[in-house]
Amino acid sequence: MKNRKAPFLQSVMYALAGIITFFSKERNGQIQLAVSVIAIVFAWIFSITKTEWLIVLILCAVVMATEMLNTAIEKLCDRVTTDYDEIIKVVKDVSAGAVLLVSLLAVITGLMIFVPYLINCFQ
Ligand SMILES: Nc1ncnc2c1ncn2[C@@H]1O[C@H](COP(=O)(O)OP(=O)(O)OP(=O)(O)O)[C@@H](O)[C@H]1O
Repeated sequence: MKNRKAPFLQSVMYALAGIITFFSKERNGQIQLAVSVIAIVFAWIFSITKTEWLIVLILCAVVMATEMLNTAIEKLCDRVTTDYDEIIKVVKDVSAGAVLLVSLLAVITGLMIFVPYLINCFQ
């Protein structure tokens, strides 16, 4: 088998190409990027604390990274077969479940951080 090991910088370029492909071609990626940008704008407007910034940024990255992995897994599954397959169903469902789990965590945490600032705004 041909050795395809890339040097470190080359590997970083491949990874960057993956990020660009995800955000330019995948609708879910574009939606999550837009939601993350909105969260960051609100975080800046409300001058949230350093700890809250860390939580917001980590959750944005975790949600997007999980969706990227889910997209990669879906594409690989579709390359294996597009016919109905019980294992493919489990793989895709578990992968989508991971996205749902971190997304729910992000929504709940986001509400816990931003709602008090919003309430303060209207008082
Ligand atoms: N080849 C297959 N065999 C069995 N079940 C499948 C197969 N392809 C898809 N499914 C089922 O359909 C669901 C949706 O699959 P799909 O690939 O359309 O993902 P999606 O979450 O809708 O993707 P997208 O990111 O495009 O919105 C899967 O979670 C799985 O339950």
